[in-house]
Amino acid sequence: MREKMVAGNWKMHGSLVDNKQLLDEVAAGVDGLKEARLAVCVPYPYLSSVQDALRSTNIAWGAQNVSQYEKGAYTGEVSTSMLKDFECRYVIVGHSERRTLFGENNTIVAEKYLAAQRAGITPILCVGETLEQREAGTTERVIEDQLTAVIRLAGIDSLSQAVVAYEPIWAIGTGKTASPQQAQDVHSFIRTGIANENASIARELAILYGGSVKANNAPELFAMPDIDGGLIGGASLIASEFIAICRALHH
Ligand SMILES: O=C[C@H](O)COP(=O)(O)O
Repeated sequence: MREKMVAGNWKMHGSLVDNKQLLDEVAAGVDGLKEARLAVCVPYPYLSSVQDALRSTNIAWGAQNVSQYEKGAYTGEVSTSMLKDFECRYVIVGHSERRTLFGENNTIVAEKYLAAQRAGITPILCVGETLEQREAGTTERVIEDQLTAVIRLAGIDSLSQAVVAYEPIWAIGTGKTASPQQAQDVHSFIRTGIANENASIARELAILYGGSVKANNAPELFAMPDIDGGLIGGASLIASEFIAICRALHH
């Protein structure tokens, strides 16, 4: 049975003091929720302290990006083996902010995805369209291209060790959530496309929705048949919101 999941993406937020308070509250609030995967993806400098804070909880941790290179003269980059040193279970790859602000194209994202998997870290692969692409009717093609780049490089079987997150760019940080049906339509498109190549992998794959998920809209989004949880930005920084979103998986 495919496992549901809620992952927080802190983006470039946090401080040692704030993180500790947030994680103490969240860990207490989700204690005992065992049926789903819970995680937070944090800025690199906080990995060590987050590891200490979460080690004996039911919340896993990870990073928001990783280098496609193993080691060498790559100033400013962080490798998969460095993430392994801090026991990261997950890494986000291909977030739209990385794609648009930092020039990561489908090829680079696919390389990062493969590098993560080779290191035994589960990639959370983000896909999604811009508003212009949606209005031009190219949503499905954009997402297909994003997925195909990964499948070509890493193989369809790689998706058994991955999580996909559908994040319509127009819904990220805007307060404008995709309607449950809009999100479900894309999730179903993704699952069906993968099922055409491998039905059992498609059945088991967790596909998360991301884009202005809050405590008040999470239950109806998570109730859709192909939405297996969420990748949460802003609301993952507010303990009560994030706890409620995690709990919404269980209804
Ligand atoms: O990775 C998370 C997404 O970008 C969603 O962010 P948001 O919940 O702040 O809209």
